[in-house]
Amino acid sequence: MNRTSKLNLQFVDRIGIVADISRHVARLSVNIVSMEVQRKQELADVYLEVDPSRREISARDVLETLSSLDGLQSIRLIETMPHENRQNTFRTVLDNVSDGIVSIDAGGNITTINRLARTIYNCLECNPIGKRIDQTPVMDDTLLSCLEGKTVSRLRHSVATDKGRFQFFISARPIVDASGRITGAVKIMKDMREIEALVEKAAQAERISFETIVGDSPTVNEAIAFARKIAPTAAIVSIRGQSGTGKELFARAIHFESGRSGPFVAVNCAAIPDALLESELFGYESGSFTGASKSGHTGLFEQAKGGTLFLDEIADLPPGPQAKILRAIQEKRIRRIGGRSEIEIDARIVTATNRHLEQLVADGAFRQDLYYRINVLPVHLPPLQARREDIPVLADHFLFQINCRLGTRLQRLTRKAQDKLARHDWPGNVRELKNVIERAAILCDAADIGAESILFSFELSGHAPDERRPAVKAHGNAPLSRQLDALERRIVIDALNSSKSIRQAASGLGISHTALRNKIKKHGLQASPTGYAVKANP
Ligand SMILES: Nc1ncnc2c1ncn2[C@@H]1O[C@H](COP(=O)(O)OP(=O)(O)OP(=O)(O)O)[C@@H](O)[C@H]1O
Repeated sequence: MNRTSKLNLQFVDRIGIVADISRHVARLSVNIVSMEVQRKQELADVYLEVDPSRREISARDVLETLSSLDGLQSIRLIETMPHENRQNTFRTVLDNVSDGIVSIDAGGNITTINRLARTIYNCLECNPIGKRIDQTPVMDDTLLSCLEGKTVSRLRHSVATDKGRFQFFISARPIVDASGRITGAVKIMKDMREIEALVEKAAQAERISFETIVGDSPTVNEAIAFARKIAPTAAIVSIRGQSGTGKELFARAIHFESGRSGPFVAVNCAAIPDALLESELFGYESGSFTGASKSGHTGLFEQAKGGTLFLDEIADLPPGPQAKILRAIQEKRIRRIGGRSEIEIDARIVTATNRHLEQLVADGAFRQDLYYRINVLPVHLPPLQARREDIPVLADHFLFQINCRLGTRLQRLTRKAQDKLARHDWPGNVRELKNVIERAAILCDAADIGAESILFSFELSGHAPDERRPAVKAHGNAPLSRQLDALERRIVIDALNSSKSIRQAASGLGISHTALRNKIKKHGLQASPTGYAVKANP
């Protein structure tokens, strides 16, 4: 036998097992290379590696000698010792991290060097483990200086190798034992290219795919499956659903999955003043009207070249832009304001609306031909009320998101808080749920969020929930004007808290932006991180 033998012996745990094994092995004139004992409840697992010095002794001889030991339950030959398994795991982990790692002991001998560090120092073939660091290509003074207690942070360094120049940041520190004694030093090298790639990735806008969309309900899953199917085509998509149901989220996911390399350009048709709509959408040439920029302006259709143009709130377009958009869609060309030539457009159109398009067509407020053009592939997003099973998953998702964003500990909703969420009608849909959860996480410091931290906007304003119900009780002795004021205040607060902007809330209420601003002033409302509410002392 010219290589070590490894055995695993299992005993009923008792005192003196190691001494007994050592004695039996010594009788065979065999050296113990390593022995490891692991206690498992009533049992002792012993791992033994021996190196027989007498060649005629086989692994089986060792096994037979030890078989008579007191309390032995089982004995078998094994291929690897537990410490070898741990070392292999450790080496695999080290070799797969994206940083170069080198460590030395107190004598300056290399104890660890991972694959990336060996590549950097051009010693993939040689084995520098156990050698003095200053006698290997890994030589650098940083690690040796750490043996004197020095610490190095993000030092820029470069090494020329036959594979080119490696540039990296070095951090190094002493390894200290429990008594404070320096027993070695470790160095970590971060590849500059890796850092540059990370910076580039972090700088990119968040990519929203269908995986980003949360929901367990069959209706949402059907909408995702349908949108996923049509995403790679060039077809116009129309996303229909109440405000806050996730129309823009779907539009972004469709863009992402379409594989189009151009940008996602979103425009809220209800938010742009009518006078600016055409110049925003189609652009203008220099000096084409008073106040126009000298250098002209690239419209959103052009900006979305190679990407997606998301026309949000398309039903709110006035007739002029409706006609121009229809033409742009049909001819795939636009003309800038004041421009002589036509420009070819290459933007995939996704539209969205929370309005009843068919009714608007019947009322003559939306062009029928544009309706047919955009409504080829409608994606319907149901209101949250109609998919109540999504409420807990969405709530958990938003809670996790806000905890991560605020860097706070992970919280959870108590049963009573979940029940309160389940009972609400959610007129502002998923956006309202997101706001309620964020508000709760900001207001509640505890790990468990209780029902008292779940506050709907009507609770903040001190008024009853839903304008569809007779929420304001008629008081025979209160003047009608005061009762109407209270009702109006509640409706305004609800609209503001379930909309993205004042302009959107105004559009939902069917009043102008200025009229809504006046009402905010009249009722003494103010925005806060938890939503709109009456000012403490109006
Ligand atoms: N299924 C979902 N999973 C995760 N987040 C969602 C989901 N649906 C909506 N949200 C989130 O809710 C908020 C509102 O969604 P979004 O802006 O897409 O709604 P919308 O229908 O476009 O609203 P509006 O009509 O008012 O413009 C966003 O923060 C969005 O990320």
